[in-house]
Order: sequence, then structure tokens, then C-alpha cells
Amino acid sequence: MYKIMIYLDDENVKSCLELLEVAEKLGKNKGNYEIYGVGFNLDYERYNGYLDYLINIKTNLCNYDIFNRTRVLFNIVSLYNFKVVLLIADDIGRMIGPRLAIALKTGIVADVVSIEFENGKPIMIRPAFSGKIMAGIKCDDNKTLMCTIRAGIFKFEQSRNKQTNLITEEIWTENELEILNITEDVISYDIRDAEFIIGFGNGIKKDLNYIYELADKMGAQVAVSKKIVERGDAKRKMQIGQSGKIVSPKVYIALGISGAIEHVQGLKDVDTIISVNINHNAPICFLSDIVIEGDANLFVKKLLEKL
Ligand SMILES: Cc1cc2nc3c(=O)[nH]c(=O)nc-3n(C[C@H](O)[C@H](O)[C@H](O)COP(=O)(O)OP(=O)(O)OC[C@H]3O[C@@H](n4cnc5c(N)ncnc54)[C@H](O)[C@@H]3O)c2cc1C
Repeated sequence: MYKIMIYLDDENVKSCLELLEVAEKLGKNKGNYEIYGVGFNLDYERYNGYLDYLINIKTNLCNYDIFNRTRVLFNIVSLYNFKVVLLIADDIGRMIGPRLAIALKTGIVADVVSIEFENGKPIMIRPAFSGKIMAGIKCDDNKTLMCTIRAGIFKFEQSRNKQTNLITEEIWTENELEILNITEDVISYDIRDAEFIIGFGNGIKKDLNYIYELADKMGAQVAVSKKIVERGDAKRKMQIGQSGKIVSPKVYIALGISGAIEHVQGLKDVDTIISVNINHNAPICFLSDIVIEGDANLFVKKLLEKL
């Protein structure tokens, strides 16, 4: 039996479920397979029907105790003899993945965006050299295949047609970490879930409040290009692109964004792109359904007056 583990996190259910698509592809290539979802303090109902097994590790280990959580996962992977371990390439997956790979004495393919097969063996495809080429990593059947998978790439199309067996493991231990301070994050949304995004880039120099006001009035969420994160005007979690998040909104308004390849790599299956740019030759304009040539700052103010 080819046992595939996907790492589940109740904080990021939508992306974690995309791992099922990858698991199904790898499993169907082998023939006889089972998919196990593994995670900490999970809500069974969220996953019931999608998996063959759900291993819920009940624990008091806090979610940022990556070292101890990795140790627990190592024991689970060894115990159940998983041939494949998949995690989403979010901050948690990127912290756990490499540590778990070292413990398992195997390699890890990070940021997988596609899978191909050659003579029955998987080739995991990932961007390399800043996304300028796609590298195919051939994976050895003798070792555990470990990958982190880019969120938003593998479209989740499974239905709840399985009887998911629940296995509960318990780890109660003394917490070695102590919380010294908690700072509330002002941005509580996840741009990956947004259906309507207003993105702004380096063409917006000032008046950022107007953009948030516009987004609020239009029911959109705000995202940014990398230059804005580098300017210190937004957090990395709001960045779209190769080194940011991949988004699939129905509508994307790009204000003063050039549309560099690294930014555009973060746009997947967007229905409508509207760009506002002083330069109609900016790359984003060639991808846009509607191009408004002009000052994006002025555009935002004029639109606010109309709303
Ligand atoms: C390894 C690597 C990873 C990267 N990852 C990312 C990533 O994940 N996401 C990302 O976004 N970038 C990423 N980048 C950076 C990327 O190459 C670009 O530098 C960046 O996207 C440019 O941001 P921008 O379009 O906001 O700024 P700029 O390139 O400065 O473009 C500003 C745009 O605004 C227009 N403009 C200027 N003034 C106005 C105005 N008043 N009104 C309207 N339009 C105006 C200009 O014509 C121009 O098109 C990465 C780069 C590297 C090397």
C-alpha cells in the first residue's frame, strides 16, 4: 500500500485541501494508495469525506513550537511508514518541511508548482533561478518523497466521497516555550481567499489611506507588489507574486503596478484584470482586460467621490 500523508492545519484549510490534488495524482500513478491527513488539534468535520484516514494529534504543544511539533510528526511518519509527505509552502510548512526531511534523512522539493511522470516516476516541477526557469526534480522511489506545494496552484476539485477513519494520538507535555508578548495583526484577512483585490505598487507614492478607504467601500481586499513591502508600507503577507502569495480573485485592480514577471506569477485564474498606469506600455497593461492610462492616485480619489 502506497501511503501518502498530507499535513493539515485548521488555520489554512483551503490551501491544505489543495494538497489532496497532488496526493491523488501521485497515488493514482502508483495504483494502490491511501491518503492520510495529519495535523494538530484538528476539526474532523472539516476533512471528513476527503481522506482515507485523519490522524488528529491532540496536544498542548503550541503551534509555534516547530521543533517539538516536528519531532512528533517524525514519529508519526516513521510509525505509519508514509512514502510521501506533502505540506503547503506557507510559513508553517516552510519551517516544518526541511526539519522533518533532515530527521527522515531524505531530501525535500520546495515550492512545487506542477507534477510530471517519467516511466512511472514522479518529476516535481519548481521555479528556479528567481523563476526564470522551471526545474524538474526526479524523485527516488527508495526514499520518502517530501515536498512543499505552492498554495493556489493545484485547484481543489475533490468531493466528500470517502469514509474517513479517525485516528487520535495524544501528546501532552510541558511547554518549553513561553509567550512574552502578543501583538495584534491589523490585517486579519488572507488575500488568497479574496474574490476582489485592489493591488497597489510603486506608482502609488502617498495617500495610502485612500486605497484602504476605496477597498472598504468596494468590498475588496488590499494587496501589494514587492516594492511596497520593501518600502515598508505593507506586510509581506499582503504581497502578490513569486516570493509572495498566489491569488485567484474574480477581479484584480492593479494601481501603479508595472506587472513584472515575478508579480504576475502570483496571479492565477484571475477573471478580470483592470490596470491603472501612467504608462500604457507597462507589462501589466498587456495582460489587462481594461487599461486606464493616467495617475492612479487621482483615479482613486475620483472614484471615491463617485461612490
Ligand atoms: C527573486 C525575486 C522575487 C520577486 N518577487 C516578487 C513578488 O513576489 N512580487 C512582486 O510584486 N515583485 C517581486 N519581485 C520584484 C519585481 O521584479 C518588481 O521589481 C516589482 O514587482 C515592481 O513593483 P512595482 O510594479 O510596484 O514597481 P515599479 O517597477 O517601480 O513600477 C511602478 C509602476 O507604476 C507606474 N506608475 C508610476 N507612477 C504612477 C502613477 N502616478 N499612476 C499610475 N501608475 C504609475 C509605472 O509606470 C510603473 O509601471 C521579485 C524580484 C526578484 C528578483
